[in-house]
Parts: sequence; structure tokens; C-alpha cells
Amino acid sequence: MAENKCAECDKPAELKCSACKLVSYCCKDHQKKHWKSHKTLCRPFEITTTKEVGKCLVATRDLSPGDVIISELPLVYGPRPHMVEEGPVPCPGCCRLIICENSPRCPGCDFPVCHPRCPGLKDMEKHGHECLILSLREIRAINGLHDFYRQDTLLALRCLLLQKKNPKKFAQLMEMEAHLDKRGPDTEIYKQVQERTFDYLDDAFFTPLKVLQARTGKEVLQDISKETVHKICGIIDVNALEINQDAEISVLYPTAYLMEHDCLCNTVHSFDTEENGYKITVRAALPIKKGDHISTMYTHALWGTQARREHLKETKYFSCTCKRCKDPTEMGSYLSALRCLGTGVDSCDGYQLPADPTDDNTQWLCNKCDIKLTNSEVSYLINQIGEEVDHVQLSSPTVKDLDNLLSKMLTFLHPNHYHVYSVKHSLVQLYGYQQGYTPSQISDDTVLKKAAMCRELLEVTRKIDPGNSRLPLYSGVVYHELYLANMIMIKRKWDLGIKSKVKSMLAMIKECQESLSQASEVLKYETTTPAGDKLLNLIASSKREFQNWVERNKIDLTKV
Ligand SMILES: C[S@@+](CC[C@H](N)C(=O)[O-])C[C@H]1O[C@@H](n2cnc3c(N)ncnc32)[C@H](O)[C@@H]1O
Repeated sequence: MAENKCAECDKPAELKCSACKLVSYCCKDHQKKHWKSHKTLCRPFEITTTKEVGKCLVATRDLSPGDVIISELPLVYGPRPHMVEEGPVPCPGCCRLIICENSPRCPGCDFPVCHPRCPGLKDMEKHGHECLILSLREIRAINGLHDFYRQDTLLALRCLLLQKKNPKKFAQLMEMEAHLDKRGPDTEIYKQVQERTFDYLDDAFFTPLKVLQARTGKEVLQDISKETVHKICGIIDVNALEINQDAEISVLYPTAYLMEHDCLCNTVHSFDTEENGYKITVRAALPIKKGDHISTMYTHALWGTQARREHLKETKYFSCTCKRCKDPTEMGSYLSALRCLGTGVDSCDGYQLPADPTDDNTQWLCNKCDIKLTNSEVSYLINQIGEEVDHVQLSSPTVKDLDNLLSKMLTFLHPNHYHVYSVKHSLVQLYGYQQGYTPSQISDDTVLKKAAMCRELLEVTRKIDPGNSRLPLYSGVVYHELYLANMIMIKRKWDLGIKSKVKSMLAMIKECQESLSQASEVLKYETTTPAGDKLLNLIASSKREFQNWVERNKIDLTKV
């Protein structure tokens, strides 16, 4: 075994940096001396294994919000592997969405692409390599058929190609958890992988590849067995992160995948653009103490406990037992709570909460009276309401439609329930915009209602996403809408002669200033997403508008 050398003097070294364990030293003195240059590169975590989560990351020093924990390039990335039966598909060169039927074709393999000269088509890190395999199919489709050109299989193919191209990366990839024990031949997921990925790749490309390999004696892919393809698909499902810039991409990173899940995670991550190779940067979102586990969130922060736990069980094969999942009130947010459904003499103004949220058969108890509900009764009700919300949300609703839906929902659900949150979030974006509710048309009462709703929404997000790591776009929108609501009222009152010395006016001016600054703060890591970029531009223009108004009216903000 090669002996370690001191990073300071190159002599044989026994000591290791205790934080990253990657750099060695001959003595304590040299370790101290080297710290100045090493501290920016030193990993602030170590990899450990626990019975509950398997491999995971533990902080080796205290971290403050914003501190970088991981910054690394992908092992491999490609189009998100979800089957598309109609609608846009990713271009294999750049993963930007295209309409299959109307698109030009790749000159090499005939797959639909954004442009025959898309730079990614020839790039060996992107489509270049796989194109050689895809071009082995002799039959060509006349029309772009979704089951003929299957972009959802390309990431698995790119993983297979690492065997020859970069065996070290392939070995790192194959170390990842695939949960094959839970994806056996009698499961639905096994059938899907077998039919949609393995059989497709095998029939269309591996069969001609085997003939070619036999003829030329040259091996392009070593292992294209069913077992390896199933393992790779498991690894992608369990470990890949999704990037939704203007494309749908799944990425496997060499270290970031080790972050465990927590419904109140302590990190935030952002992705560089395609030009910068989709580098990931993971930062502390909350203060992290030495010894704390470093976590991210694998599911949606705005789902209730039952929905999140079901999703994690189905897709990541574990039962979450984090602080938020164990707390019936979900950190005081009441995101899953129902109104007490007692009627007549039994009616009360309490809320129905799960007795044990981590028990799939829990009873739901009222916090004021004796009314109990079974979990299946609650699930049925929540699913029904969810379907109605989806139906209304998808039908370009008017303010009236959403107002009516909201009043109906509030007879069954807590005002912070996640279905209510979604309707309120849409409503605050319609008040002030939709015909009949434009800034010159909207009534004072409705503006005040909009501002109150914004404050309620922000209170919920602060409780379930204290580090702004998962809901920055949701909160950014709401902070901006709160600014707009205040600004409508301020201008109206100003025109009536109510000037900045009046207390209520001062409070609104202050809230305007704070909302705009909070909006930029929560979005600070969203600069590379199209939605984040668009919102940040809107906020910048509102900041200019606010500044102009303040200057025009000679308001001294330091005295507000
Ligand atoms: C992306 S991998 C993380 C690395 C993994 N622990 C390993 O050993 O390779 C995701 C898997 O880690 C485990 N895991 C992550 N967070 C967990 C948690 N909070 N509780 C239990 N298991 C967890 C689950 O097995 C999950 O499918």
C-alpha cells in the first residue's frame, strides 16, 4: 500500500486531518501550518454508517448558515428517467424540452433533438457516446413515436457506458444503495424496469451491439446483464437529484447522495448551469453543530405527514421518523389538521390531529372533544378534497372559483392545511391581477385580505422550512405579493392625504421594505433556475418602484 505523505513537507505521514480524513501530516506542527491553505478545501463532515440510515454525513465542526459543505461535479447525468407518453421530451444533447413529433433528428442515431447541431450531440460526456450505441438500430421511425424514441432510458445507458469510459466513476456509482431487496421480480417496479428499460435497450440496441462486438472482437460495454440494468435503475431512483432549470435532468453526485433525509433538513443546495457542468453546492441552511447529521429533503415540504411518509416509503424504501413526522401538529404548523367534524351537540371548534402520525393506522383525535376518526376516514376525505382542488386549479380558476372553494374547504380543514395553503397561494397571486381585481379595481377589504393571507402563508413556511431550503420560490412569491398589497394600500391612503406620520402608514411602509428584502434573501440561491431568475427580476423592479416612490415623497426610511 502506498504510504501517505505529509501535505506540508512530503515526508511519510501517519496523522490525518480529523475533519476530512483526506490529507495527512507528519506532525501536529505541520498540520497547524497547513491549515491556512487547507481550511477552504477541508470537508466539514465525515462519512459514517448507522443502523437506521446506512451511510450518512456527520458534521466535524460547527457550521453557520451559508457555509459550503459540498461542492462537486456529477458522476453522470441525463434526461430524467420518467416515461412520457405524450407532450414534450428532453433533447438527448441538452435535455431541453422539445416536441418529439416536430423536432429535427440527431444525424447519428435519429433520436428527436432540439437542433441537428446541438453541441451536446457530439459531446462524449453528453449524447456523443450513447449515440454510437443508439445508431446501431437499423429501423427508423417515420414519425417521432414516444415508445420508439425512449429518452427515459438514456441515463441508465450513460451509467452503463461509464464501465469502459471511467471505471472509477462506475465503481463509485455501483457502491450506491439500490434497494434491490425491495425491488424483486414480484414487484411492480421490477416489471416496469424489465419492460420499459431492459427489454427496450436489449431488443433495440444491445442485440445489434453483441453482434458487432462478436464481429470486431472489440468490447464496447462489458456488462449489459439484466441484473446490472436493474441495479442501475434502482441506484438512479434512490440516489439521483433532479435539476429543473429549463430542462428535466437527473444527476448522480459522488458525495451529495450521502445526505440523509429529514423533513426539517439543515442544508440547501443549488446547481450551476449546464456550461458549468451542473456542479452542486450544498450549504448549511441552519446552524449545524459538530456531530449533527447533515440532511436534505427527498420529498415535498408542503405535503402533510401521511403523504410525505407514503412517498418516502414508495420511492426511497424507508419510514421517516423525524421530529416533524412525529409531531401531530408538524412543528405547530397544523399542516395536516382537520376541523373537528362533530355535528349538532357534538360540534366544537377544535382540530382533529393524528394520535401517532408515524402509525399508518393511527386514530385522529379532536384536541377539544371526544370525537375520533379512523385514518381511512381521514384519508378518504383528504383525497376527495385533493381531487377537487386539482380539478379547480387546473381549470384556470377565477378569484370567485377559488374563493368559493376556499370557504368550502375551511368547513373541513384547518386554515393552515396543505390543501388550503395551495389555494391561498394561488389566490394571493390573482388578487391584484385578474380582471375585476386589478390595483385600480380591487376593494380595500380584498387588499387587506390578500395581505393577511400572505402573512398566514409565510408563518406556515417559516415553521416547516425554517432554513428556506425547500420553499424559497413559494416564500419569494408571497413576500413579493405582500409588498404589492401594501403598496396598493399605501398609494390609496397617500392620495387621501394620510401621510407617513400616521402609525398604520408607517407599519405598511416598513412591511414593504422588509418584504422586498426578505424576498431577495430567500431567493439568494435560486439565481440559476428560470422561475427564480424571473421572480428576482420582478423583485428588482419592485425595489426600484418602491425607492422612487420613497424619494418622490421625501420619506426618510431610517425613521420608519
Ligand atoms: C440517497 S440514499 C442515502 C445514502 C444511503 N444511506 C447509503 O447508505 O448509501 C437514500 C437511502 O438512505 C436511507 N435513508 C436516508 N434517509 C433516511 C432516514 N431519514 N431514515 C431512514 N433511512 C434513510 C434509505 O435507505 C434511503 O433509501
